[in-house]
Amino acid sequence: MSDSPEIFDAIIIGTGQAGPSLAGRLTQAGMTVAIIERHQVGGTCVNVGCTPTKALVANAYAAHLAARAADFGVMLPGPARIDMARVSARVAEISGKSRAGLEGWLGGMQGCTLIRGHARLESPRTVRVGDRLLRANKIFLNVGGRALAPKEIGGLADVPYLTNTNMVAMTEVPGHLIVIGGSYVGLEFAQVFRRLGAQVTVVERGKHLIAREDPEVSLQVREILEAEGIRIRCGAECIQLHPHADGAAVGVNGPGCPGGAEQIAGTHVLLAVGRRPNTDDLGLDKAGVATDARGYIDVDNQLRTSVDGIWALGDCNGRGAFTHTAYNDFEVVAANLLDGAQRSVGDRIPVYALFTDPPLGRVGMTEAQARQAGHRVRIGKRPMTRVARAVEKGEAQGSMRVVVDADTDKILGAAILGPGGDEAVHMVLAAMAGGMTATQMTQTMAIHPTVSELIPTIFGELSKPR
Ligand SMILES: Cc1cc2nc3c(=O)[nH]c(=O)nc-3n(C[C@H](O)[C@H](O)[C@H](O)COP(=O)(O)OP(=O)(O)OC[C@H]3O[C@@H](n4cnc5c(N)ncnc54)[C@H](O)[C@@H]3O)c2cc1C
Ligand SMILES: NC(=O)c1ccc[n+]([C@@H]2O[C@H](COP(=O)([O-])OP(=O)(O)OC[C@H]3O[C@@H](n4cnc5c(N)ncnc54)[C@H](O)[C@@H]3O)[C@@H](O)[C@H]2O)c1
Repeated sequence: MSDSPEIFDAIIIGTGQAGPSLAGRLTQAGMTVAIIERHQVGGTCVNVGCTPTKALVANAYAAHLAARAADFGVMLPGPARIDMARVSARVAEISGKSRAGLEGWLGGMQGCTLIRGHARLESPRTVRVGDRLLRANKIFLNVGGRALAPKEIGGLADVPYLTNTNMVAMTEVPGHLIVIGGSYVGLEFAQVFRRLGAQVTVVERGKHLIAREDPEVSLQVREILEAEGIRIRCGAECIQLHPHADGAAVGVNGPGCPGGAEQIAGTHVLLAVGRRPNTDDLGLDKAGVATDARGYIDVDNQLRTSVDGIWALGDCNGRGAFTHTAYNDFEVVAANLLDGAQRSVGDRIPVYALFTDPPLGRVGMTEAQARQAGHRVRIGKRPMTRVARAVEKGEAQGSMRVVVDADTDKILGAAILGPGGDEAVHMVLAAMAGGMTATQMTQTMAIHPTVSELIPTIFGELSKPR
């Protein structure tokens, strides 16, 4: 083990969504950078998150469209057959190319050294990776997170279960997939595997799926999934896994857990009940870096930790749990360090999508959040059955919904659940970022026939203040 450190200008731990781009900017500025990765370059998004899941969503969409072919007058000789080996090969190829691209970029980056292994802080300026000791005056933590396996779910030690990591590499369609957790990870996989032919049950502890959303939106997502044959059990408490001849049984009781257990037997169980940060084995205590009770690293709006010279970016800082928030963290840190800017992560407008089909695009506040923040609101909404493009595509499920401040005419948020909802919501995002009012939106001409063209219309049909 070496005690004389290798000196760099900067050390980055993790090659997720912030680290590699930051390495690029720092080396362009003439710094020497060590970037350390213990597993796969590209982290969660590229290898076991966004990229493989959105590839799977596309596979599943093809299967769904094939099953609906006759609705469009396209007659197939028989039901479509899923070749799971080809499905998984396609997914692996897309992820693999993305990872290889990043590896090539980092490998060829002048001034950057990619080190493989687990990194641990030994002091506020030093990091150990195996036998190597590294030292730098600037350290950036981009260590991401992993699937949570909470102790309150009994039987996790006795029954094999899946997480997003092995789900994206499935080479067989499960007979009956039981998904524990009815949010982003759970619902995307639930619909994908239902469309690929599995029986699917979603078990969610909360009263509603995707509990952050307005109940109306959550209910519509539920109806869409149930119409495809997914069974949904909300309000499930005291969840216990038991061995079962089929594979596994999930025991579920109702609120407060009265009465006997309801048993749901399945072949596979997916745990999708949230994530935890990879900070438990990072030596944060040796450097004096503070975390909250759940292990997220405390940061200010410029993503500086409690220790001068150490920053935390991406999922591990608890300020976002998306690829775009991690990348934006990089942009904020790089601008402040290298461009003399004063950017703050506090300024960004929350935006994300749930990539079920149809997808849910979300920006800003829900109605409930707006009321909680003290706004009097006006709501604009329209079902997709009244959106020409959705009807023409034969995909008229869902609705669009906007939230406006009744006193200032300021746009507070939107939810677009429907074909292209993940894209269309950017029109509202751009309007909010540019400070447009609801009235100004009504005067914007959009392309016909698109889902977006109805956005100005619904801003012109707002409810009375409430
Ligand atoms: C199934 C799933 C689907 C998702 N889909 C989307 C989506 O569609 N859109 C979206 O915006 N977000 C999505 N996300 C979230 C997104 O993947 C994450 O928000 C994003 O990857 C976070 O990036 P990050 O850079 O913070 O961390 P990560 O991408 O997790 O990267 C952290 C890296 O650090 C490495 N590391 C950790 N500790 C150490 C250590 N001590 N030493 C060395 N290396 C270490 C890890 O191996 C990892 O490679 C999804 C997540 C999941 C699980
Ligand atoms: N489309 C996207 O952008 C996308 C897709 C997947 C994941 N992600 C990211 O990954 C993160 C993790 O997603 P997730 O869906 O795992 O977590 P989540 O925190 O969004 O939701 C977890 C769900 O599990 C439920 N739950 C928690 N404990 C439970 C228990 N003991 N039993 C039953 N249900 C329980 C919660 O009520 C909640 O509905 C998200 O925060 C998101 O940022 C994003």
